Amino acid sequence: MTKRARVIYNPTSGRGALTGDLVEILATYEQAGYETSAYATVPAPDSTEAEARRAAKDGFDLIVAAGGDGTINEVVNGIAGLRRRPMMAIIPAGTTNDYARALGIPRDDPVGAAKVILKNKTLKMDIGRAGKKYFINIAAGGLLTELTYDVPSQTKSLFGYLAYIVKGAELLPRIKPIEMDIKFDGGEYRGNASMFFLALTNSVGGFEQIVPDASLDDGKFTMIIVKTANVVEIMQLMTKVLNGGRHVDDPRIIYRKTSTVTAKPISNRMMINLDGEYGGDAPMKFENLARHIRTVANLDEIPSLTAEEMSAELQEAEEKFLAGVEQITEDEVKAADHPEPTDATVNK
Ligand SMILES: Nc1ncnc2c1ncn2[C@@H]1O[C@H](COP(=O)(O)OP(=O)(O)OP(=O)(O)O)[C@@H](O)[C@H]1O
Repeated sequence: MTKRARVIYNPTSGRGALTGDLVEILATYEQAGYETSAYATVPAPDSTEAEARRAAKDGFDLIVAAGGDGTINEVVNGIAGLRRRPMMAIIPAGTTNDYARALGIPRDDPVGAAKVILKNKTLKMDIGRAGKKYFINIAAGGLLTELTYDVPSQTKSLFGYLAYIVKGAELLPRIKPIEMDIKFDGGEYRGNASMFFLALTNSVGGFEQIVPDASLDDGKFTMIIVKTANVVEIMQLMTKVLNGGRHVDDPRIIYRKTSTVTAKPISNRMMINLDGEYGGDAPMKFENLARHIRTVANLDEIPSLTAEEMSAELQEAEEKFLAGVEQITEDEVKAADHPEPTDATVNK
């Protein structure tokens, strides 16, 4: 029987970049042996997720998530809970495209990204589960992450968070730590922390040194708990990160590989951020679903940096970071001062 592919694309991602390439994208999957059809996403909440689930249940062999990281996250949420999960491919068209970057997929060439299917290489990717939701790149909690819900999407990446904190720190001197209890494989941290995050890929906010040794299919999260809430210290940690990931040994953070995590606030409320969006309140349990979804990957291009590339990467990251700080306006910082999440922000 002929294999079938469903291209689920967001016609608004990347200023509509995908629509013009659609004919060529469909032809590429036909060339790879798939009878191919397309579905344009709509803004209704959960509709992308519903279409991915429907297509999977209908027996489609391949689901192509074409859009920003938000669209990819929604497609994963549609299929991750099913027993029979189709293969997935990614065509990036967003602003950060962290996931595509981690998979070595071209980020500024939708047709080139589709053509990766012709190489016939796949990777079984780890997926994170947080309560009833799934995430593909990062889960985070703590006051620093809460600052981001009302800010523009380019500041939602981890890089954005950090730029935001620094900018925010000029205006909001009171970034308070939360007392939290974090249980992980073989250990527990109970105490004050400004933020924790669990990374599945090594591409967080377009910067690969934050979690230098994350692997896509080892069944483990890279967990970082930032204990300090002191902005000067966070800046120092940032500098260490920018100098090649030496923060791993810093006493102000805990850095572990773990397959499960339970995060609980002791006193305050703790909102959880999943792939850059509000994902519910802690207490929350996080599980790494090892090698859960077979994904088309550009295995030859999966980033593994030489010293020279790393140095260029660091420079680019630093520029991006500084530009991020400059772009954020005072109003944005004020608007995001401890926001209450609403349906509008949740589904943004
Ligand atoms: N047809 C549509 N018109 C308007 N918005 C849409 C449409 N389809 C999906 N959306 C919305 O687009 C958002 C997902 O955007 P996505 O992540 O794909 O792209 P992006 O925002 O350009 O990328 P990035 O998150 O990297 O900036 C969802 O909030 C979804 O509701």
